[in-house]
Amino acid sequence: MAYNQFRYTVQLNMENRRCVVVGGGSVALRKTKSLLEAGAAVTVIAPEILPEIAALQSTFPALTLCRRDYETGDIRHAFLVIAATDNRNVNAAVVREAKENHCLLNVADDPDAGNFTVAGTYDNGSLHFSAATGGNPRLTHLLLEDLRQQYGDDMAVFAAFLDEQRETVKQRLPGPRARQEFWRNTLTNQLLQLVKQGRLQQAKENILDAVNRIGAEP
Ligand SMILES: C[C@@]1(CC(=O)O)C2=NC(=C\c3[nH]c(c(CCC(=O)O)c3CC(=O)O)Cc3[nH]c(c(CC(=O)O)c3CCC(=O)O)/C=C3\N/C(=C\2)[C@@H](CCC(=O)O)[C@]3(C)CC(=O)O)/[C@H]1CCC(=O)O
Ligand SMILES: NC(=O)c1ccc[n+]([C@@H]2O[C@H](COP(=O)([O-])OP(=O)(O)OC[C@H]3O[C@@H](n4cnc5c(N)ncnc54)[C@H](O)[C@@H]3O)[C@@H](O)[C@H]2O)c1
Repeated sequence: MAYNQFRYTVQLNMENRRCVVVGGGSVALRKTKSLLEAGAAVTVIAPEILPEIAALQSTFPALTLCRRDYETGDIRHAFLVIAATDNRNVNAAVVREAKENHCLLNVADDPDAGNFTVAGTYDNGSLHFSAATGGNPRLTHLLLEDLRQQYGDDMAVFAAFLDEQRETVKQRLPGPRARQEFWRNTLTNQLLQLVKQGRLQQAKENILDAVNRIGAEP
């Protein structure tokens, strides 16, 4: 079931946000895990909860399990809600309550019924990639694998190194225009290609040379 509407991509800070997942099956497992990894406090409500979900409690104390049917009022104080039961009527009731409470809402069996869908992600520390295909999770998975191969640990190390250099450049070049020009001239596609070819050290040295030349006579 592909989704139709245009999507606006954001990166939510989920630290300690209250989330409710209604349903305890394989979809609930996937979403609960990624929400917990993002720092959210998650309550899962379902009569049958997969043991893999319960097992997450040992790593994530912010996970609460309610082994019962969904009841109206369950999502009153939720920031984000996932409707993931195998019962359309229950999912529809969750949609109603989530909309009344202006929650962020994802619906497993009907992407257009909620107000967001979940993009696939690949995270390697300093870099976070997202991919969405309009509802083809297998293709999303393959695209992310491809990105993982292209942009591995070296690119993450390079990104962290650039963060440090950006601070130095900020101090040495106070104007935003000058900084923009500096980075456009210095951080080029050619450098990106060097990192991809395994020549991280060379790429770092090129940046350092340029940073050290700031303010020096031409
Ligand atoms: C990215 C990812 C995020 C996440 O869920 O956390 C995600 N699905 C993932 C995994 C995954 N999904 C499915 C399987 C079971 C195996 C399989 O069936 O293939 C697996 C497990 C696996 O692949 O390993 C089945 C599936 N998913 C949807 C349907 C409904 C349908 O298509 O009708 C069906 C049944 C298809 C069918 O019955 O044929 C629908 C959606 N799934 C989305 C996201 C949204 C679209 C995102 C986009 O635009 O690309 C959307 C629309 C709604 C949403 O959930 O927001 C996540 C990680 C991907 C990764 O990194 O590997
Ligand atoms: N498996 C997938 O990857 C996938 C992907 C997209 C959509 N879907 C659809 O999403 C839905 C959920 O899929 P699933 O594979 O996680 O299902 P599942 O059968 O593994 O789990 C369904 C869960 O819903 C719970 N549930 C049933 N009635 C409930 C109620 N009244 N209150 C609270 N919880 C209740 C059950 O206890 C169970 O935990 C299905 O409609 C499915 O067709 C599945």
